[in-house]
Amino acid sequence: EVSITKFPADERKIIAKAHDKYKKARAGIINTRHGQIHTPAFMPVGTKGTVKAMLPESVQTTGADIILGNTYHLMLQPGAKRVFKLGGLHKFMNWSKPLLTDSGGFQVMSLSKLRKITEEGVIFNSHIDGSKFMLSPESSTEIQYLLGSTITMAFDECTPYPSTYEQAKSSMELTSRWAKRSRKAFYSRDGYGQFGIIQGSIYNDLRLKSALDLIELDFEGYAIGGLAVGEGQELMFKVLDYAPDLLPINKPRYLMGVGKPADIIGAVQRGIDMFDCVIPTRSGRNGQAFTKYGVVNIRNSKYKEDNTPLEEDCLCPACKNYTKAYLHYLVKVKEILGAMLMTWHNLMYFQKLMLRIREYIAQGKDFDFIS
Ligand SMILES: Nc1ccc2nc(N)nc(O)c2c1
Ligand SMILES: [Zn+2]
Repeated sequence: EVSITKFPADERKIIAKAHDKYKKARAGIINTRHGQIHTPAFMPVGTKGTVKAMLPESVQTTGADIILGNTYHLMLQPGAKRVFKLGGLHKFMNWSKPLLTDSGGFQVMSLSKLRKITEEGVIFNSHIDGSKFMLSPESSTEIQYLLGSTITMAFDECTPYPSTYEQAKSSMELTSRWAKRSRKAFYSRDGYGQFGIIQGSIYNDLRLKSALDLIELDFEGYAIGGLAVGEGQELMFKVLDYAPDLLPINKPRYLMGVGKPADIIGAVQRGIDMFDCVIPTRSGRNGQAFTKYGVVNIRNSKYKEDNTPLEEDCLCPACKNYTKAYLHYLVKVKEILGAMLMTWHNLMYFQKLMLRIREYIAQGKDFDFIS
């Protein structure tokens, strides 16, 4: 029995696994100001204040406890001050459960055009109209406060892959200095939390130093950054074979940007509690459905007269009321309903996967299933 500080009355139960391969897997509950998060948890991505092609109440029916928003996008449009004036992101998007916002550094590096990294922060030109912005540990933390995020992410630098040891070392040290400034800028309130993000690329001594620097700052949770950046599953798992153990056992561990079902299962087995990934939503809009029979590319002509559902026992509207033939047609003619139904099914599929993982852990059963 351990409790997570700052998340009130946390009932997190670390259930060690009998089977040594799973001894690091744990199921728990994070209590926040906006409700409970059952872990291991998958967070659908709602980058611009909406999970694309979904109503928030539909996202809720899939079983999601928490969704992710992005500081970078929301600061550009509609602007954090405006969202604050309009009552905060929860009210703005009509989502009353927990919201986690990424801190923006990663998105700047992947989206904005000209940008300059200084000790102060990142200066960049908006990818929308080229206007000049600056993101720093202080401004990112303030923006996430204005948005009303339940879980605020520290402002970090996502170390690219591959990086030399020296590059990874100086990047990690910058992230540690920025984490300190992020922590200082955080307005601490009961039921809200701020997560530090460890870097260090694939170098275990750098990962250790990053963890030690951030543990000193006593964050409410910790994310492992700098993975799912092209290193591949084998190298990712190699880092995950030791990195989660560097983090406090009684606090949530969040693996950013991951991933496919097999990645999630392998990461849970190595002690990860929280995930976010655009795969179910983005691939759904592109006509890929995750099913227990494997990934179905619905645009394939073999489905044009297939009068059966994606999965006969799935409770999502796509499976309950429609056939693969109809989904094939909708996606081919680019009807909006096609994106909606495929997204809804994939989000339901990912949440069912997490539910099964949580149940198997709670029952002390192995969960090697690739669902
Ligand atoms: N793969 C990812 C995805 C999102 C990230 N966000 C931040 N802030 N930092 C990282 O290292 C990330 C890595
Ligand atoms: Zn379905």
